[in-house]
Amino acid sequence: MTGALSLRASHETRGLDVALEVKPGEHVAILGPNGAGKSTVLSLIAGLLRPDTGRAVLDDRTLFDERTFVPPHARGVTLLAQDPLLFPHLSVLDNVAFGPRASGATAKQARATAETFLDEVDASEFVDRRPAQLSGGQAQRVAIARALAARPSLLLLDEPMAALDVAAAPLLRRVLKRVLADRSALIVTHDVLDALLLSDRLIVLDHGRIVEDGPTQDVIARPRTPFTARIAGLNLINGTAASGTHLVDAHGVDVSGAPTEQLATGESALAVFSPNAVAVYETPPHGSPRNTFEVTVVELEPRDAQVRVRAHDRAGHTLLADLTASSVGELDLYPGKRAFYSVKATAVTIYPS
Ligand SMILES: Nc1ncnc2c1ncn2[C@@H]1O[C@H](COP(=O)(O)OP(=O)(O)OP(=O)(O)O)[C@@H](O)[C@H]1O
Repeated sequence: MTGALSLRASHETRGLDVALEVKPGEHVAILGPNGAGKSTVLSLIAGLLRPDTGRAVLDDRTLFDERTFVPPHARGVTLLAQDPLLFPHLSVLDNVAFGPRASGATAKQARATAETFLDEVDASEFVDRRPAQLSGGQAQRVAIARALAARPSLLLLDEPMAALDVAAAPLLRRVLKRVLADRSALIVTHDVLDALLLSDRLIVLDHGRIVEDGPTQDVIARPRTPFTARIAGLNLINGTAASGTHLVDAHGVDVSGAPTEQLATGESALAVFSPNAVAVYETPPHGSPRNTFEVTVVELEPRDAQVRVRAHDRAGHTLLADLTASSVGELDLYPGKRAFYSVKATAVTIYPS
């Protein structure tokens, strides 16, 4: 299988300095806050931007180094942007056939290729339509077919779901999952769900640097940065291991939990727990071996059948608790109210940072 990428690149004005690998057939998601450099990474690989230094190799072909700069069309890489960017005056079929035709296929071959890939994205029924006659989700599927028709070794997806309404996203996600099988892809997304569903590995970028890189589920379950914890919807406290099962943060908050491995006293460590595991009280709870955090409620956010209560503890950590609406009513919670978050040690995972 093809699609092995090795990238090392820096771009000073964009504040980027990264090194990453994609294995053949692997799907790597890139998450990160706005301005972290996610699109810049894709632009460097696609050849839309020149790095200051670095080297990229795709399947033994150098895309760039200090002497080489392969132009975008010759890289074997296709970038699928948020906006499908279809030619408005061409039919769906001709939009997809355009690439193969431009790279030398006969009109008949190019159309046959287009039909194959439109079928692959469940878009055969609208081959004769113009882009203006398509919904956002349909247009994006056509754009995927067009990207695949170029037979890239590596697909670059820049927030493929971002421009779609909520109802259209699940179908596109299913199509993407299917077409990405056996193809290498780098997927920039804001959505942790997309990362979980579409990627094997997750890279988190922050300020132009890679701050997390690992199997997607591990990175989500054991975040190392507040950003990852937030997008994963988990509570994260960093500090140092105080004993086998305790962590103390910089403000002296003591958290007891279940360590994933043996921790030496003084070693940097992280404690993570789910908002579901948090019980909320108006007065300090007594009598059980629980972690208690005195907090001030900052925000109440309705989410499906629950309410997510966002609060700050005295050390400034943002801590989340998921409660039923009736509990929120009974506790009379509102922004500014003082409350106590309580979480059992068994619900807290402690691991080295
Ligand atoms: N065309 C440009 N010219 C100059 N600087 C740019 C340009 N595009 C982005 N930048 C800067 O480069 C840095 C990285 O931006 P980039 O768009 O790659 O981030 P991103 O992670 O994709 O962000 P977002 O999630 O907002 O799309 C930012 O500091 C940004 O301001």
